[in-house]
Amino acid sequence: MHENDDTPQVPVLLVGLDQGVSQFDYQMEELANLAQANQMQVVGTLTQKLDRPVAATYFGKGKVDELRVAVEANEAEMVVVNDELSPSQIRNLENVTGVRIIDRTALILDIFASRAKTRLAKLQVEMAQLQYQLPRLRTSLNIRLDQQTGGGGGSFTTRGSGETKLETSRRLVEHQIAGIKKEIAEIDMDDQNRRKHRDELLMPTVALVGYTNAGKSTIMNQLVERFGANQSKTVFQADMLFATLETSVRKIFLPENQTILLSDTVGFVSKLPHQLVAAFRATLAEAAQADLLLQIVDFSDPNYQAMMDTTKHTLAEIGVKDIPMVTIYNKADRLENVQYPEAAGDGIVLSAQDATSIDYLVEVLQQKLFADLKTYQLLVPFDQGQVVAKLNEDAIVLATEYEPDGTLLQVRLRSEQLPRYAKYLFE
Ligand SMILES: Nc1nc2c(ncn2[C@@H]2O[C@H](COP(=O)(O)OP(=O)(O)OP(=O)(O)O)[C@@H](O)[C@H]2O)c(=O)[nH]1
Ligand SMILES: [Mg+2]
Repeated sequence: MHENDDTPQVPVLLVGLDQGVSQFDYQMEELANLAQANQMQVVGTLTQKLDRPVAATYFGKGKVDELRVAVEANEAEMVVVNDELSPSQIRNLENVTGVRIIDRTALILDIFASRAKTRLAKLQVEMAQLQYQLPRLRTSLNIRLDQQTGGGGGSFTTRGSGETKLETSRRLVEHQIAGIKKEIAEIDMDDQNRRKHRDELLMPTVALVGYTNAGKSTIMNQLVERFGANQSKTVFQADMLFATLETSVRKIFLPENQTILLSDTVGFVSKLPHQLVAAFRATLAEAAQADLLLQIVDFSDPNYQAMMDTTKHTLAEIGVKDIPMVTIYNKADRLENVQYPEAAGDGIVLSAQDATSIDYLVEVLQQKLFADLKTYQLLVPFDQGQVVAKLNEDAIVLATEYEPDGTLLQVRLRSEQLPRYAKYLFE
């Protein structure tokens, strides 16, 4: 994946510790993609097999020496490590190599920060960044202290005032975090109210989930353009990691007058930093409210299986469970000798760029969401016009007649909608 090819790129070295996890190679490949997404040029990759990290420098002594030599030989300006390191590990590695050390968490936070466009996404990223900085405040302060005292231990007084400064900046950051939390909670309240209103409409909701860059927003846009309540309300789609950092919900009218709400949200990556998961919890949890999940998979990526595992783990982490899921094996147009659209086990092989595929997807949605539809006759008194209006929005109205006692409607309802309208049933 190459983006913003004209912006200057920082030469970086990647380093990873192979602790015997099965997906290590894939994680290193993913790290290279993340680095590229953050305007870095990967000039080399080093790995080490070890059961456990070394406390002081994360990597073993031999590897750290090798890293120092490789930084010089490749003129790397930064080193990116495949895990979240402790502040002292970062400091020690910086001292040996003489360049900045960035861990995987900081890298992902940087990408999120450059992508955030909405007020909410910006606040969420800022909160995650502050949470990441909080336990690391000591480091930068210590460096400053060391410089002030010429690298020596420093006098008791200097250390004392340093402690005070540290306390002050820590309190400052905590204060900032509290302020941002409050602002996020206010926006979240609005979202909850909106969601409550949606629930009242009883329309089935479908959430697009999956690995970043799989094609979630593209599928959303195809459905919006063909079946949307407002065809111009498309979302941002692009060939980049984390193009989407917010949740968008759109009303879709399927053929036969069935209405659904479709939501598109943030994509996943393996080892999504816990600070980000916490900050984006409300945004990510949109999927937890859905009646059906569409897991979008980039079927043309050789690592698609590992990406599906990542999605599974992330969904569990944000508390999404027991929601029926259909897997969409997308981007089939990029593969040779693959038929599409076609059913495949629990899902569909298709291409978001192909109209026939979208028709097929719509049929599957109709089947999954409206299979339990039954036809009823309802008689709604004339003084309850709002019920007729709601039915027109929320159900499939086959016929409307005006009788002396009220409006007689023939409607198709899902079983869960019946209780609300039971009192109007007309035998
Ligand atoms: N060839 C091909 N490209 C596709 C298909 N679906 C999506 N793409 C491309 O894949 C890239 C990513 O698509 P998006 O829809 O932005 O992906 P996303 O899943 O929303 O990604 P994030 O928002 O980053 O999580 C875009 O350049 C799309 O044009 C497809 O079926 N075939
Ligand atoms: Mg997207």
